Amino acid sequence: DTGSAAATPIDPRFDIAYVTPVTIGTPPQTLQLDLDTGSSDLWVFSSHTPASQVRGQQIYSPDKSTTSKLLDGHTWSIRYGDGSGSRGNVYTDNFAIGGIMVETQAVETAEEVSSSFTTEDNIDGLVGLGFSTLNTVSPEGQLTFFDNAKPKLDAPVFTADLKYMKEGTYDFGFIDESKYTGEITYVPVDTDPGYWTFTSSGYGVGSGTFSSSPITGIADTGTSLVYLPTAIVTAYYRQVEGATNSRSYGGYVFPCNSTLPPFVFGIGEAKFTIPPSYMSYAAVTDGSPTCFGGLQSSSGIGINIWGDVALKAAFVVFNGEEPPTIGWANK
Ligand SMILES: O=C(NC1CCCCC1)N[C@H]1[C@H](O)[C@@H](N2CCCCC2)[C@@H]2OC[C@H]1O2
Repeated sequence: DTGSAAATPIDPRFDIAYVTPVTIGTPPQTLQLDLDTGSSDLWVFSSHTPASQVRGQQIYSPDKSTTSKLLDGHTWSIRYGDGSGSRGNVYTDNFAIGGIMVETQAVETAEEVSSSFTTEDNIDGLVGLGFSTLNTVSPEGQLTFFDNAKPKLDAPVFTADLKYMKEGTYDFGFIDESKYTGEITYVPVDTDPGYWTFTSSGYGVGSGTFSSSPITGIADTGTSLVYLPTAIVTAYYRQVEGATNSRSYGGYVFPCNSTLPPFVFGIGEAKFTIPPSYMSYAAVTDGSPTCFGGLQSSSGIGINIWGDVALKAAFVVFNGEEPPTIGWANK
């Protein structure tokens, strides 16, 4: 099998996250989910989510599906790096993305979600596409959609073609040569503890020299920004007039009319350029002349994160063969 599905930005002003239509159950219930390579739980707003925590999201009602089965005695609870989280119980049901159907997918129904999920009415839940070792279901961990779908796919891969303030695509089971230029550079993935962890070959700021130094981090479609070591981040913002590391805004900000250099990162011998427009992520509040940077420091996180600001500068292949690798191509 092969399949494709849209990745649509949830906000017209800046790329906070992307959602993809999925179907669950019989008859199919359609929800818009955030495909997240930085986690491995597939969870949804549901008929079990308190009405006070639902604000316009589509919900999955297992009782309206003739193919749903309660996974008796199983629960889940997850906390994300931004402090958001959710928890609940578990069903299995038919689940499809882009025509790729998995009959007994573990679908984790939310009995509680944190406020940032309630307020984000365009996200009906998440599809974790990290490695199944990260799945939080207890007492038995469940497989991700990708792990369940892999045997049916023409090739054990999925690709991300995320775009700046535009609809992109997730493809499953094939690599669409029309989506990229040049060659795909593959690098090894360390699956411990369960992220798509790889090592970049270095970075450059604008037309400055390229610094060849290994930067190990995770490819995370569920994170909006890029989080790298402080030395790299300060080298970047040194080139931005009026940039400052703001405690009140929680990161590097600068006047929106400042000229920003592009940010270059290496994958093997290949180079990828994040354009200035992606590096100016958003005004700190609507209409403010102060803008928040798409590159921030990872010093408070403990790992480096190549989020959407970097991913949308490339065509990315998540290769689930043994051993897994990750491929990057320009587009
Ligand atoms: O927490 C992270 N990343 C961290 C960011 C800070 C530095 C460490 C990594 N990603 C989450 C993201 O924020 C969530 N968010 C919900 C509200 C709408 C936008 C998306 C969504 O849920 C899980 C994942 O995606």
